[in-house]
Amino acid sequence: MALKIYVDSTKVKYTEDYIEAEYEYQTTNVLEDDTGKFTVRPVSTKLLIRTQIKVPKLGVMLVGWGGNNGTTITAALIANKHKLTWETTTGIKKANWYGSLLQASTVKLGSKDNQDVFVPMSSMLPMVHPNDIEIDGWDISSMNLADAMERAKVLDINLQKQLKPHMIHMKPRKSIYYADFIASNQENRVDNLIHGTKVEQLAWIRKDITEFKTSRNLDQVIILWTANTERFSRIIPGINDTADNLLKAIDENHSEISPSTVFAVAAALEGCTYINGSPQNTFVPGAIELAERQNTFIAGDDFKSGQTKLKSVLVDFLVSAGIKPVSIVSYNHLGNNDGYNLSAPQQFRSKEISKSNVVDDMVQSNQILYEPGEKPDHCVVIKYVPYVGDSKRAMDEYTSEIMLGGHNTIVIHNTCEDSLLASPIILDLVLLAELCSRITFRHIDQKDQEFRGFESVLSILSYLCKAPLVPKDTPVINALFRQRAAIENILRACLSLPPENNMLLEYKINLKKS
Ligand SMILES: NC(=O)c1ccc[n+]([C@@H]2O[C@H](COP(=O)([O-])OP(=O)(O)OC[C@H]3O[C@@H](n4cnc5c(N)ncnc54)[C@H](O)[C@@H]3O)[C@@H](O)[C@H]2O)c1
Ligand SMILES: O=P([O-])([O-])O[C@@H]1[C@@H](O)[C@H](O)[C@@H](O)[C@H](O)[C@@H]1O
Repeated sequence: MALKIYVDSTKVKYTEDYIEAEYEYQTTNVLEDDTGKFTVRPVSTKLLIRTQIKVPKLGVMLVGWGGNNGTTITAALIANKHKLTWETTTGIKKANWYGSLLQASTVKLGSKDNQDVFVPMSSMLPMVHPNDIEIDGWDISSMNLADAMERAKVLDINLQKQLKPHMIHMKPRKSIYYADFIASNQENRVDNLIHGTKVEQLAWIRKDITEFKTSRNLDQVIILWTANTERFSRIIPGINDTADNLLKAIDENHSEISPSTVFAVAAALEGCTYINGSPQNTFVPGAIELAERQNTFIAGDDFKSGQTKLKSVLVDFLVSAGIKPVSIVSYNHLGNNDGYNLSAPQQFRSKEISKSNVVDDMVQSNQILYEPGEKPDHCVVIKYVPYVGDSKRAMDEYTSEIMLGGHNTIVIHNTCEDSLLASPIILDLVLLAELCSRITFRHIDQKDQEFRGFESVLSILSYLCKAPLVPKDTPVINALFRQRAAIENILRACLSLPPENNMLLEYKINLKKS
C-alpha cells in the first residue's frame, strides 16, 4: 500500500511490513499533601510503536442490517463507491462521507511557508478504504435491503432508484429474537428467525460469520450492533458475571442473556471485534472477560450522533470558560422505528441512562464551580411523533450561572436526519477499530519484550460513543475535543510526531533576537 505521508526522521523506520516509530510518551503524576499543596512529577515512557502497513480485506456484519442505519450505511457505501449523483429540487447532489471523522475531517500536519498544512485524517496511517468493505448482516425482518431502504424513508427518491438494483439482492440473515428485550411494538417486523436454544443460536451465528469470511475471502470481520435498543440486562452472579458463567448460562438457555450479548459472545469466539451502537449493557462483565480472554476488541456504547455530541462540546465550552451550567433540559422527538421502539419505557430507560452521564467528566473537572458530588439538573425526554420520520428534532435549554448572580440561558433547536448522522459514525467505528488491530507497542529499551496491542476495550473509540466503555480503572472522557485529540495524537505518535499543542510559539516569540 502506498503511504501518503512520509516522516523524515531517524525516529521513524519504514520496513516492507511496518512503520516503526520511537515515541516518548510524556505524562505528569500529581501528589497532594495535607495542606493542599501539589507536587507534580513529569513522567516519560519511551515506546516503540509499530503499525502494520498492509490493510486487511475487511468484512462488516451489521446486526439490524434492515433498519434505518443499516440500510443507510449500506446505501452510502454503494453510492460513494459508484460515485453516484442525483437530481434534487435544489440541484445535483454527489455522494460524500460528510460527518465521518476519518473521511471528511482533516488534521494539521505541520506548517509550510507560515501556513498550516492540513491533510485528511484518513491519510495519516494506512487504513482500509470504504470502497473495499464487504457488507453483510442479520435482521429479524426478512425484507431485502432495497425495500428496507424505502421503508426507512431517509434517502432522496432519485438516489434510492439508482441504489435499488444494488440492494435488492441483499437479504439479511436470520437472527435471534427474545421478545422481552425490545419493545413489544416491534413484534410485527419479526419474520426471519433462527429457532432453537441459545446454544444452537450461538452456533448458527458463528457459522454465519465463518461462512461470510470464507465466501468473500476476508482477512477480518467486524460485527456491529445497530439493531433496536434493548432493555438493560440484570447482572446476576453465576449467570453473566464471568466469561465461564456466561457461556454456561447460554448452554442452559438462561432467559436473562440478551440477543446482543449472544452476538458479542459469537464475535469473541470467532476472533472478531464487536461494537455496540446502542445503549444497552450488552457488555455484561462476562462478555468483557470473554473478549479479554479471546484477545478480541470490543467498543461501545451507543453512537454519539446529535444532541449528545453537541452537549459534549457545549458543556465543555461552558465549564472550561468558568461558566456554571446548572440545568440542562434535552427534549427530542422523532418518528422512525428507533423512536417507536424507544416509546416503550424500558427501552427509553436504556437511552436515558446513556444520554445522562455525558457531562460528568466536565463537571468534575472544575471544583471552583461545583462542590464534590454536585451536578447540574439534567433531564432527557424522547417522544415518538410518526410524521417527522427520521428527521429528528432536538430542543435543548442550557441554563448557567454567571458572575454575581447572573444567568445565561442558551436554547438550541436542531433538525437533522438521524440515520445520516449515525451512518458515517458506523464507518468511523469500523475503520478505526480495524486500524487499532494493526498497531502494537513495546518499551523501547526492552528488546525481548513482545509487542502488545491496545486493551480489549477500545476506549479510543469514545469520540463516537455516547457512553464510552473503558477498561477497568480508566477515566471516562466525554468531552468531544479531548476525545478527538486522543485519536489525532495517537495517530501522530504512530509517526513519532509530538502531540498537536497549538502553542504556535514560533509566531509568538522572536528567538532570532535573543
Ligand atoms: N440514528 C442515530 O442517530 C442513532 C444514534 C445512537 C444510537 N442509535 C441506535 O442505533 C440503533 C438502530 O437505529 P435505527 O434507526 O437503525 O433503528 P431501526 O429500528 O430502524 O433498525 C433496527 C433494526 O434492528 C432489527 N432488529 C431488532 N432486533 C434484532 C435482533 N435481535 N437481531 C437482528 N436484527 C434486529 C429491526 O428489525 C430493525 O430492522 C438503535 O438502537 C438506536 O437507538 C441510533
Ligand atoms: O445522539 P443523540 O441525538 O443524542 O441521541 C439520539 C436520540 O436523541 C434519539 O431519540 C434516538 O432515537 C437516537 O437513537 C439517538 O440516540
